[in-house]
Amino acid sequence: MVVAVYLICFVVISVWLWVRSRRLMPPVVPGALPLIGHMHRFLGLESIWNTIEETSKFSLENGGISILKICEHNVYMLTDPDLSLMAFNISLNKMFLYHFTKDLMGNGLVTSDAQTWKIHRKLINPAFNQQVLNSFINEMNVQSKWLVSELSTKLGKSVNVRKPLIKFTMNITSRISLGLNAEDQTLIDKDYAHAFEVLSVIYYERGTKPWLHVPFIFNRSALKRKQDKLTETLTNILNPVIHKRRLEMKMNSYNNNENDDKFKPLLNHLLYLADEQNAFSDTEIREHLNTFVIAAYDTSTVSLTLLLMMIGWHKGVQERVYNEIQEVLNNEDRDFTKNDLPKLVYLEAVIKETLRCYPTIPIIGRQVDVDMKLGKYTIPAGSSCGVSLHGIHRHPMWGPDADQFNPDRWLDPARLPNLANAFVAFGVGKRYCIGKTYTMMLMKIAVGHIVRQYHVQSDLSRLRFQFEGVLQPTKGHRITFTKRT
Ligand code: HEM
Repeated sequence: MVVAVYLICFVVISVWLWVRSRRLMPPVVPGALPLIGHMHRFLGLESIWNTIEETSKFSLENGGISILKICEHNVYMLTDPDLSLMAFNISLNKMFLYHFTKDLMGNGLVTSDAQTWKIHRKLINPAFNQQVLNSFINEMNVQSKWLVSELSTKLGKSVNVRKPLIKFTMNITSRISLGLNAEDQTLIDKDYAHAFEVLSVIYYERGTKPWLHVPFIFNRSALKRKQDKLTETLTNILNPVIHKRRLEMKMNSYNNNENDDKFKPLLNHLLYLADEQNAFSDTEIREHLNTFVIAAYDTSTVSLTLLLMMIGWHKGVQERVYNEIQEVLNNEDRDFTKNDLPKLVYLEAVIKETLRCYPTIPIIGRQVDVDMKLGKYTIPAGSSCGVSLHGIHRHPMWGPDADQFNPDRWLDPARLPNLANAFVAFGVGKRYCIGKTYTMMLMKIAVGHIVRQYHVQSDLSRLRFQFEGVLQPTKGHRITFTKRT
């Protein structure tokens, strides 16, 4: 009798604990299969993007948190802005998928572990202060005018702008990171840009093929051999550049005053820290430089494409952008200066609204190192945590027109959510984008030069995407430029 009572109590308590643990788990996104979880929904580039969109929607409808299963591994997907900020300020280590780029980016800011990141970010922050960024404005004007002249060969035709935009962002990124000159252009156009383009494809391919996640298999694959060769190509390009610059800087006694207006590429800043403060090894300098390029060129290319798509479709918006530019420049045919940029208030609203509707990096991830209490749930150590930036930008806090493109919302504080972390196109929490201000300046200058010269026309209704780490337009992103009279 006593045994029977014990048994009943044991069963009742076990069932209660099981039900309780189930109840305290966030809901699992529908469609998970035994063993593989949601992996079957990651086959094919377009279906990954569809899965991200559906997961974001599901998470928004279920209190801002849900579970996506990569095989047996739980990824907690967040779309609540406060929970996201809390989670990403606690978990500073990146999710395992980022580690696939470690061979190239090592201790660079995107992939470094939390400890190293804290030290390096503090050291590198001054290289992105406003004074330094202002010294890049001349180069931004030069490269934007190159882009305008490149587009002049395609007037009246419906063009895929990816090729000229990639060249534009690669030129400007290599100029500001390495300080390469016009005579190095062939090197940038051919080997340097090509290596980054192909490496990005390799990382993505590995990420989407679960068997290649296993180091034993990947390290023996043709893909790994290709990756090693391209990484070596980049090392062979960078080493002589670093060596030459070090000699030049030694001759000038490492003048690294951030408070003068002289153009100083990021490499100079890194070399100063390496040689005068013993902060970085040469390998780490290369890793930081590679990181800036990887983090900058595709994000900027896609953002500019989408910005042109938006103003090409919304003609009224384009004319307001044009009028604002003409007013700020006093109708003069001149370059943009540091004083002009803060006055381009409407253009800034258009850029932000484009990034809100289409955050170029729609999803980011962290590794959970300690049990983390998020609202009513506890996220266990050892799992992963993702934030859907796309989801946060569709949150009801943006109002009933959250799905609409409406730059005017940025001009009226009363129409914006009352939360600092509502707009997250540049990331969430401490590890937000270091290139945020730089890229906003670049987009203003590039689009400013284009809109002054050309009418832009696009067809947004045909726009389609796939997910390649960034949100990549695949269809309907052709744009027509015609000369303004
Ligand atoms: C429109 C363009 C851009 C967008 C939308 C963008 C977006 C982002 C996002 C969402 C993150 C956070 C990633 C994460 O949490 O895992 C990030 C990080 C980062 N971005 Fe950007 N980015 C852009 C342009 C740039 C540019 C131009 C640079 C370099 C000059 C850059 C350098 C970086 C770096 C180094 C990080 C890592 C920061 C850290 O962990 O300390 N980004 N970016």
